[in-house]
Amino acid sequence: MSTSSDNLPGSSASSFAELSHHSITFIGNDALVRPEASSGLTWNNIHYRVPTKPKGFGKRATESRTLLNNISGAVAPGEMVAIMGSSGAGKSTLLNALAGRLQTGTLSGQVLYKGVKRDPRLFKKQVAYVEQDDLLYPELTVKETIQYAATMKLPSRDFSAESKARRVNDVIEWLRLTETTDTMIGDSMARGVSGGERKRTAIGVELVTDPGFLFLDEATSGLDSNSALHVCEVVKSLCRARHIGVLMTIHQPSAKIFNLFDKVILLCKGDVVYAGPVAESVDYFARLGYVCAQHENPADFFLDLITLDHTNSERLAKSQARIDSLISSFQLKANQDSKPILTILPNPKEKPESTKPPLMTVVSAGWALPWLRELAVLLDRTWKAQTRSHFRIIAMAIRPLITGLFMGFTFFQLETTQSSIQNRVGFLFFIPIDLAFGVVVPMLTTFTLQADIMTRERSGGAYRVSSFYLAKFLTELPFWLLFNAVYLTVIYFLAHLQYDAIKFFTYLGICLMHVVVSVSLGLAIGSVFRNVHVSQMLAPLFINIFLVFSGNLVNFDDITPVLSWIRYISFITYTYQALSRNEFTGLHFSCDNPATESAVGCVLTGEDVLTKYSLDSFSIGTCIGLLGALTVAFHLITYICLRWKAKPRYLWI
Ligand SMILES: Nc1ncnc2c1ncn2[C@@H]1O[C@H](COP(=O)(O)OP(=O)(O)OP(=O)(O)O)[C@@H](O)[C@H]1O
Repeated sequence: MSTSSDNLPGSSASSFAELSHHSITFIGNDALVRPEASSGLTWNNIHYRVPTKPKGFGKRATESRTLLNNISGAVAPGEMVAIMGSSGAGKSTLLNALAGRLQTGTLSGQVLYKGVKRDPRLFKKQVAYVEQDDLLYPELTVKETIQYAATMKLPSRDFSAESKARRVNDVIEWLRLTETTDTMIGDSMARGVSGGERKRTAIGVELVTDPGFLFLDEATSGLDSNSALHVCEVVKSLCRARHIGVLMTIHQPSAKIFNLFDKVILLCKGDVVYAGPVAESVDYFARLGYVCAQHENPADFFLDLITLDHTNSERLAKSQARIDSLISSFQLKANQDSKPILTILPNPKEKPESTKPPLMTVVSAGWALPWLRELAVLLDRTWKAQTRSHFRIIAMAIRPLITGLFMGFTFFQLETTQSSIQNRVGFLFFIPIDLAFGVVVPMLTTFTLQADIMTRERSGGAYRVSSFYLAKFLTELPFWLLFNAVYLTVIYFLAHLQYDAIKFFTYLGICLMHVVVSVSLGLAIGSVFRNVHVSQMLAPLFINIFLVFSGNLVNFDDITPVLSWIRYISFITYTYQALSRNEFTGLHFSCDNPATESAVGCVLTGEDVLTKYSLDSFSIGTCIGLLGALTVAFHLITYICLRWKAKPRYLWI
């Protein structure tokens, strides 16, 4: 149940003051440990195995590799816990196992949130997961990015527009982003916010729902030491002030960052080497005979201890023996401790967190907005992103301009002689090919990024696939239609196709329908492959196949039946035939030498041209109908793939 608390003092300036206060109450030792591990996240005997790669082609995997070996622990609200270990230790695997984001392999054990088994649909709304790659719209500002997240994630039935706006301001203040609210996120083309600000914005997107728990995967990777420290300090402040449990994987933190954590889980090849308070970690290892020098960064010291030394076989064996003994020592300690590994008694001096004013949080598993409202918000966001992408718009405009001039002057003022027939056919064949390549390939760049953002947003239950998809389609279309309509008009008159209003508008209609199919094909290819490089490499292959089966390069009757069906899904065929029908019907051609007018081989009418080139199988109406049917088919493929890939089956315990 939600509680209405729009004006609670935990919001806006007061919450910032609280945060500032907390940000200076940094790590003491056990002073920061919360008693309520059971109200946070607890896990017992997490065991995860994946099948190993089969030896030999076509053989099934019969062996498996253990990536997590019976790991137990807990993170209480208001605690910040680090998962550390060398590369491949299993940090991300453990984080994903606890966040419910593993897809393959066998996972066993128990994970409880607030003391009970998690409901997958509710859990993803109760917690936040910040991925390593900050997938954000580069064209939006920091404030807009967080604003859209709030609009889409906070249910309109519980949150008024004002309370959503207040929440956005709160989050911006929590994350100390007030100075950069109106700065674009940016990308490699257009410089935007700094790496640290970008990461904090990515965290802000997840924090708008005021989640009870925060998972962070490599939150500091790629950041310089100052930005990394700032990000961790901000997260620490939030963790305290909002009483959020934080579990974070981290690579080689500086000593300052390391000391921000309440507890640390040190992993080596899926085994725990140490899990407990940061403040006790140095003493723990010292008791085992591994003394960290006073000025050495304990994080570096521990990582050296738990990393295999591959310099030579002797050192490898020695380091392996050391790690094995550290794992055994910790298991012994864990077995001796009757309490759960990470749960530590409360410090009575600590002010109880329950006095913190709660914000209204999202607790229902349903959609936050009705479908139409969701579509309107996504249309607005995608439209902003499209129209602000200046380089892209310029490129979208330049391509048809250059091709138009090139085409127009190559096929300049076509005549009605015999030799012009070939030129006219070539011209009409080139149009659908050029439109297909010109639309499908470039649109994959933005689509694959936006589809990845959709997957991230949907993993938090933000919106439906259908509204994302429709918004993308409807915002892509106007650009392609507009620029290509200009180009198609210019080449029509430069090439001197039939000067007849009906013929011109029919030509334009057919071509624009072809643009619609091409956009739909681009979406389908992008959603099947989802990777920008793979889809941009394969898109020309598909278009080329459609091109070969379009009827101009190979005689349909000679195609093997195994492949001949492809011609029915070749949209180039239908556009080419419809354009040819439209243009050639009613045209008369002269023989180059009037004396040979009756000679064999001299084609006198456009209808004869259609017959000669086998372009008379379908009427214009049929071609347009078939283009419409292919559009629907491509949309279906897109929708199914997006839905299927955006809703992966996660392992759940
Ligand atoms: N689905 C999988 N199938 C096979 N092996 C996997 C799978 N997922 C992870 N691994 C392997 O498990 C080990 C741990 O991976 P994980 O990503 O958790 O490491 P990590 O500690 O986060 O490393 P890094 O810091 O380099 O990201 C690695 O050796 C990785 O190759």
